[in-house]
Amino acid sequence: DEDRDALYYDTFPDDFKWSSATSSYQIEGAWNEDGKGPSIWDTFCHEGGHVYENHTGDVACDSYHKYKEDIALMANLGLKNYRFSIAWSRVLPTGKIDSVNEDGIAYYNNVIDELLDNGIDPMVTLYHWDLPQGLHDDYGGWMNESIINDFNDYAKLCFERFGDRVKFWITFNEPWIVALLGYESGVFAPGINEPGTIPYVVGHNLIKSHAEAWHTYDDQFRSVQKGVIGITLNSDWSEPHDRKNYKHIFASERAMQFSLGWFGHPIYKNGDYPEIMKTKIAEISAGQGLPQSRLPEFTEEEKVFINHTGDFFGLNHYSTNYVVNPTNENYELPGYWGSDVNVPSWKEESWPQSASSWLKPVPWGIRQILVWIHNEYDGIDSYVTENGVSTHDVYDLSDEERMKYYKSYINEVLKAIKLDGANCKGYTAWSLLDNFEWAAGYSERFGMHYVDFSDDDRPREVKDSAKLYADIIADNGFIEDNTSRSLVVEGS
Ligand SMILES: O=S(=O)(O)CCCN1CCN(CCO[C@@H]2O[C@H](CO)[C@@H](O)[C@H](O)[C@H]2O)CC1
Repeated sequence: DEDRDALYYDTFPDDFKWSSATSSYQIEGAWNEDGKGPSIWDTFCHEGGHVYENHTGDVACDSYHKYKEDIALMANLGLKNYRFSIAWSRVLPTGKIDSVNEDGIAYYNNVIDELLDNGIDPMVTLYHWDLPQGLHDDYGGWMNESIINDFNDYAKLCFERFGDRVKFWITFNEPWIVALLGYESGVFAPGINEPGTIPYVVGHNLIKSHAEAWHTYDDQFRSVQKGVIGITLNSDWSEPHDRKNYKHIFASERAMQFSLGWFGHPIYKNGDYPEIMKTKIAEISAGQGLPQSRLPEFTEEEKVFINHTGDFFGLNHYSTNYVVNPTNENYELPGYWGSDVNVPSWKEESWPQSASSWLKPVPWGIRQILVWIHNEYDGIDSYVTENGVSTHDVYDLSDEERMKYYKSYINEVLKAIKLDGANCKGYTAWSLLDNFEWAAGYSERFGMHYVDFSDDDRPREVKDSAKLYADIIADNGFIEDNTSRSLVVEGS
């Protein structure tokens, strides 16, 4: 395996998009300023009992007021792109199109204009988990297909007001997480714990909402605005424990179909769920004596409407798991994907541990998953829209682990492109700033810039990983060991 991790010296394609990412609830703060309405994460945090030490995003990084400072940090890195999300309830406080908040619109116009003034192209995510509370209260939010129309109205407003300058749109960030952590386990807002059926209803409405917004852009805006619109899906890589054991290989494929395929198959392959999902869930549902499968079905018209509604494939990836087939393996490992597939998986003891229990760095995993996407979805343009690692909440600007993570993962992306032919067009480091890490609050830091959350001014400081990332961008890859140079910069 050691040569698997050897550093590969080469450069990325000339037009490769180097980016960094944040999201509205995690950095903005100003949770109720200038007319913004509450989101389900405002409610979830204020309820108490869901987030580490009841931390909230009330202030977060205060980027609502400090966005110019953030953009100056990006310019220092030589970033050409920046991925951020729009808070739906900042521009539509009730979530409904009749509640436009011009102060909210103005904030995002200011951010976009400041980015362009600094030669940085915006990559905008329409939904990064902060649903307007009003839509949840009105009709259950993502659980109700009424949301399809409201999301389309919101997307259309964003295309109208920002689309003259925003040319790269992402409808949803990680629908898998929205459905499973928000509605199956309930560890995320809106905290609904209904395994089995509700998560699939939520996924169904997310897919139909995505397709509706894609067609709105395609029909009414693309010819004039000439942008691209896709979706960002997340997954660990599921590595067969024994690559010579077909049962392990089958288990790996099944796990990938239930994670990336759940949303990737309808949007990029044929407008419908993967066969293994339909078969497996129908089989288990019948075994549970249910009159029909817990997985909703698309009509033939819906399949045509949904198919090929992604101009690119956005991938968020952080870590890897070994998997084995659950039958006749005496592994006492917890199911990886909830009750429906029960593909036992685990992370090796020998792999290093980050500050997040679910995240153990395994660089070669990103190469595998990029190749899987390339093969599964016919060479579609892919972008890594998030990749990064957490450290504990301690003051440390010489973040060696993060430097090692970025150097090795970015190098594996280079191998996927140059050695395996994967059609990856960009890489996005999560995150520009230490920020609100959802249920972990501020206890886990993912930033290339340190934010002091105990100081009302939320000062930012550059970490060594930011300098390394700047060097990799400047070289557009690896022409020498960037790490050594970055540390020299620190000392010089
Ligand atoms: O173990 S628990 O079930 O109690 C909590 C699981 C936490 N999940 C793990 C998977 N992660 C996917 C990536 O999530 C992404 O990555 C970043 C880091 O998490 C987030 O900050 C970004 O907003 C998100 O897009 C989302 C958070």
